[in-house]
Amino acid sequence: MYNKLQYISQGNTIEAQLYNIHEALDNGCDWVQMRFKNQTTKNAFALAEAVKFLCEEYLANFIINDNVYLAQQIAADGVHLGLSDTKIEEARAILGNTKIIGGTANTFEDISNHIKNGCDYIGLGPFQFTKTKEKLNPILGLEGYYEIMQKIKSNNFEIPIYAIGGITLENADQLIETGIHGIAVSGIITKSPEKGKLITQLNEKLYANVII
Ligand SMILES: Cc1ncc(COP(=O)(O)OP(=O)(O)O)c(N)n1
Ligand SMILES: Cc1ncsc1CCOP(=O)(O)O
Ligand SMILES: [Mg+2]
Repeated sequence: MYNKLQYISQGNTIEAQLYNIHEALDNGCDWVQMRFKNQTTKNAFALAEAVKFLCEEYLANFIINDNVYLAQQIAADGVHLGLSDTKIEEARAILGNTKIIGGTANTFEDISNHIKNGCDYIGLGPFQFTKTKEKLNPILGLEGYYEIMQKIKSNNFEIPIYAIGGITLENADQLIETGIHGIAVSGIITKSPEKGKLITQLNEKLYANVII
């Protein structure tokens, strides 16, 4: 089972990214997506290498946003690809069957296509407005999640769905009730002054109904 809480990194410099990722790991995150936009190949590689080392130390999963070749080059655990990024089939051909490939979805049709193309998990959103990402897809809101989760159930689709976009400790419960597998968050963890407490509370909510 994939971990239920994915931290998406923030920071405009290698140092800021490393600080934020280290803090997230130190406070209990066990899945990191390195999201470092508009960078030189050299910078992205340098950060990825350092994050891989950190994630190994903390026994955390490490995936890379957008860049399949970087994920391959540093042997990351996988990649997250959006609707305008490298196609899932192409990424699978490059990375092979053992790596995690996540895909963004905004509609049920996106999810259906991703499943056909061999995606491992879905980042479904955005739930609500967020400053973390520019050019957001249409906002789904709680109703959008219920509608899409219902279609997933009636089609017997089995793929972990992660809610994303503007998720907080306060709205996480409502989202979990829609039947999602987990959440992918950036801002709340990056900005929290009490990261350990927040991550514990998020995990308590996410794993409340899991029987070990
Ligand atoms: C878990 C997860 N879900 C969705 C996204 C968004 O990916 P994308 O649409 O490619 O946007 P960018 O993150 O690349 O700006 C994600 N990163 N992670
Ligand atoms: C990468 C991404 N894709 C859709 S919303 C989003 C940003 C999520 O960040 P936050 O948790 O700060 O809203
Ligand atoms: Mg992308």
